[in-house]
Amino acid sequence: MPPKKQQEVVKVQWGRPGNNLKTGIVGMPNVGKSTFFRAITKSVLGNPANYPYATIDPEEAKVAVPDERFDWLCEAYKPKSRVPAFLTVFDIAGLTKGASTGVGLGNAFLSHVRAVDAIYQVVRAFDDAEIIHVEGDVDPIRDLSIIVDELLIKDAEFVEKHLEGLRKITSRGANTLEMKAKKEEQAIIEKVYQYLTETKQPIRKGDWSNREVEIINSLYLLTAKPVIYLVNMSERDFLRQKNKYLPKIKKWIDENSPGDTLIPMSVAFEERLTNFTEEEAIEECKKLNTKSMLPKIIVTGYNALNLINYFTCGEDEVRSWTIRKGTKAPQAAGVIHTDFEKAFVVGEIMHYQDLFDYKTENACRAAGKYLTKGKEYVMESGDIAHWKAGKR
Ligand SMILES: Nc1ncnc2c1ncn2[C@@H]1O[C@H](COP(=O)(O)OP(=O)(O)OP(=O)(O)O)[C@@H](O)[C@H]1O
Ligand SMILES: [Mg+2]
Repeated sequence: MPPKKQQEVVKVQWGRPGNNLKTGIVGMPNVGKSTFFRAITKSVLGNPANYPYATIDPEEAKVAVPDERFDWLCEAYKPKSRVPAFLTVFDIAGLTKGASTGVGLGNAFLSHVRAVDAIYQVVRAFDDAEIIHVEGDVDPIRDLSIIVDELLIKDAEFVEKHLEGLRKITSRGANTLEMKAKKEEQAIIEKVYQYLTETKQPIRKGDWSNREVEIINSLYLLTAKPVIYLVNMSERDFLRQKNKYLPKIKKWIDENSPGDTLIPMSVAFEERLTNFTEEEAIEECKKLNTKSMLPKIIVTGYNALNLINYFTCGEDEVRSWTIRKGTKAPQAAGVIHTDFEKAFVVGEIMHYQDLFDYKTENACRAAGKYLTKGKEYVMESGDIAHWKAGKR
């Protein structure tokens, strides 16, 4: 007998990001968060960040996500308007030990973390007696533990409250369908609570079924959010690519947050670069044989969420749209307008590589690379789409 074809199980993903992604900068007080925020939201090397409306308010700004394909498409179409993919970065106040119980800026801060899709965690790895550390000395491992503990305590507390509410409902006993669903939810959340309080690991590191991930997503837990660790070292350490804390930090992440990305960088260096014009900054990097880490940090923040882009291109506008991996054509069209999804007919699709190779739409057409795709088409990263919708 031929072997049974294995059915592919599509995993439900963490979180629920849409086209408007938000990352929050989290860390102990005075570790370089705001300086990093100012550097990343200003003009960034290789990143067309110089556009209006970048700053939403003093603590929140949109940054363009660098993408060579987008740049190439803009060159090819020469559109009147260019809209890259954006990442909204949010500068969050410092988190101290005891924040979960209201110490420092406490609970307000935690609700800011709840609102983001992913976390940039700035870890202080520079020695500088001038810059006060709230805990008295520089110790990145202690800082990493404090932050994850605070987030875990807050998650457990939140889940416990939610459980209390559920228990009240399910104890009423009626045997309706709705009650059955509530009981199922309760069973999953009991398991979540146990995991948080017993393993004391971020919720996203557990082994959860699709149904469980769906329920967990509905809770917006802090430890469900992917973390990108930004190890903030002195400019000198960054340039010589050596830092005494780095190996320990790597080890801590491997043990406590396996699979999460660590990016060594220097906030001080990035800040210094922002004082130059773009040409001067390139020159400075060349001279020092280094480069700004900001483009990589933006792209990594974006990729941590399992997202891809597709493009709409024309004389008027070249625009990048954000969708999750595995999104089908109608839902991808729905990101632009819900009517496109509801009245979806077909999508005319070119793969980026084909357009790049054949140079023009007409050449793509002639080569049979201008494809008509239906409702079941799964979007590929870089697709150029033209949607056709019917009347509703
Ligand atoms: N790599 C570095 N080397 C030396 N100094 C640094 C470095 N990174 C940041 N600093 C300095 O640390 C100080 C604190 O930075 P910043 O205000 O950005 O911290 P913060 O994390 O936003 O603090 P808070 O939690 O209070 O908002 C600033 O004086 C900044 O210049
Ligand atoms: Mg700050």
